[in-house]
Amino acid sequence: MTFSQALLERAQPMMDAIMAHPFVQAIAAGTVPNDVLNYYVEQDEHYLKDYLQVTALTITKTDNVDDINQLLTTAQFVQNESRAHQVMLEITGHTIENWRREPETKRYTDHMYASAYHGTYADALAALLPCAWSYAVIGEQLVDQGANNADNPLKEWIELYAPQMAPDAPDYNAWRFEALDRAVAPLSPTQLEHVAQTFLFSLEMEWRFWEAAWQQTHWQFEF
Ligand SMILES: Cc1ncc(CN)c(N)n1
Repeated sequence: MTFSQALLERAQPMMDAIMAHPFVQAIAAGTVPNDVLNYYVEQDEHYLKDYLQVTALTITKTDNVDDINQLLTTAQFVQNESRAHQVMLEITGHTIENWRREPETKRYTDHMYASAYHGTYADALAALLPCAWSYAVIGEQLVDQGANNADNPLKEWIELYAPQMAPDAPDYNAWRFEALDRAVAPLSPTQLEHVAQTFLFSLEMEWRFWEAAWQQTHWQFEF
């Protein structure tokens, strides 16, 4: 069993919890409250900007030119995500106001930056991976369930993330896990567990990102 296969087995209960999360279930039903959508988009604007910058840092940690090109290519997907945000904003009528970065957003992006600054190349990849992987699972499963029906105002959002809607596109997540398996090859058992923890922390933060929007979590104080 490869490192990433074992990691995905450990990750499965978290992924199941993400699929069962009320926000994700409300996306499936097309019934997400407007204030939840607005909070999510405002926070995700911060997140995606940081995701691109952490990808840039990750690129500096490898000399493998194929990996550098792949990381640059996969980062391009973030451009499609402005459309994903637009779909949500068209429902609510909100325009981006650059709200404050809320606690779980900060916790997640701090983790990604720290992993890329202080960790190995494998840590940097592992911190980024749950973002693309978990959304591909969400998109795939929601389309399989028929949630992208014509009555769902979030149909386009769902289809943007569903890999089966772009069958000719390369399987970028397969590449990401393959790159992770190559990156961990020289690592010690202690370092391997560190990489696993880095990935699982990011996946936990994916759940918390949905939860923070659902609960409308804010800082306790203005400062
Ligand atoms: C928090 C978060 N995680 C993942 C994705 C999908 N790229 C996203 N837009 N936002």
